[in-house]
Amino acid sequence: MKKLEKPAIETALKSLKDWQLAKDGLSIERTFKFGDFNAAFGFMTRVALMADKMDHHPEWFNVYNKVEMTLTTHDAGGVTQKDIDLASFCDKASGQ
Ligand SMILES: C[C@H](O)[C@H](O)[C@H]1CNC2=NC(N)=NC(=O)C2=N1
Repeated sequence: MKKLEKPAIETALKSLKDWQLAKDGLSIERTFKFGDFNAAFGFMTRVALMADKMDHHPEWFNVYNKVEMTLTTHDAGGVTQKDIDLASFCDKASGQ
């Protein structure tokens, strides 16, 4: 899949909630906060199942109710439509 250029990423980010382009321009990032660990892990489970279906996996870091996510496409060396699609799913799966 083809790597998106910065203007295309900026446009795509407008359709997402609170996602940012990383400083190096190679990934998008968002931090999710939930009521407790159970809610955070439920979210991670929903995302994990979809990520595996898409064969597109997040980089993430969880502490209690917080999930920090980074999405990038290693094969393309940057952000692709797959990252945008997974981010959109995460927004929905988070209920936020
Ligand atoms: C071999 C396998 O298809 C690849 O490693 C897949 C799996 N999951 C992936 N996930 C992400 N985020 N980027 C990739 O390029 C990627 N590639």
